[in-house]
Amino acid sequence: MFSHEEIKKRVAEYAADYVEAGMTIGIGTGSTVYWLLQELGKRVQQGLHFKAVPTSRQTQTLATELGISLVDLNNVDQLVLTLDGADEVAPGLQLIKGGGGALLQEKIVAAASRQLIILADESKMVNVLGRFPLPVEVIPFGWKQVQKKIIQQLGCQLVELREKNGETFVSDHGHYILDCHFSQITDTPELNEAIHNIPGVVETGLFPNMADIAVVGYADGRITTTTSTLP
Ligand SMILES: O=C[C@H](O)[C@H](O)[C@H](O)COP(=O)(O)O
Repeated sequence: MFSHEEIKKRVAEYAADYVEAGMTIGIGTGSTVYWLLQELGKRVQQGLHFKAVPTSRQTQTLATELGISLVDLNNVDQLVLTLDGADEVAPGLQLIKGGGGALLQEKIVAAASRQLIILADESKMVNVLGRFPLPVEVIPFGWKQVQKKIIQQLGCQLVELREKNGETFVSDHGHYILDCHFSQITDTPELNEAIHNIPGVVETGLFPNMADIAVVGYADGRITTTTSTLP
């Protein structure tokens, strides 16, 4: 049986095969993407040439250290694909992302990509989204108003301001994150839109109908690929 970390590494090595010479791709954020960057760094050393748009400062720093060529999204028309992790993957490849706080840049990069390929281990696969609290990125000014509206208007049980090391977590773009405990999210596009309608919300960690492929690793060594059923 493979450990949690070994599964992530194996999924990343498998998914690295999607990256071909000459491509310009998006690279996500997180502990699964860490292994992807390690693998892509090795392939760069072996002569693979490609360019990447990072989805966070963390990915930008690590990719640079590993010799991966980075490019500004403003100098790219469209990305061939983006490889990223997720916190939850539900049927139809509906996603919750943002556990690491990178949801805003991740969503911009995903939206600029022809394909979004998600790397996950089996623990991320759920029947219904919501066990993982939904991250919502907000403007710091008046954030408690947004918190109140998510509870009162959208029926969320608990909305917590994210903290890190005892201090309020601040995203790469200077925003706060509200972790929203909805318990069950069955209407992903509708909830995404309803949250967006609250003034002060910058982005949500719901990725409705955005993922095309999920590469999923299991403790017994299997790796499966699931495609979205959407056209
Ligand atoms: O903000 C973080 C991202 O959305 C990550 O892709 C997500 O949290 C999954 O990360 P990990 O691979 O570390 O579980």
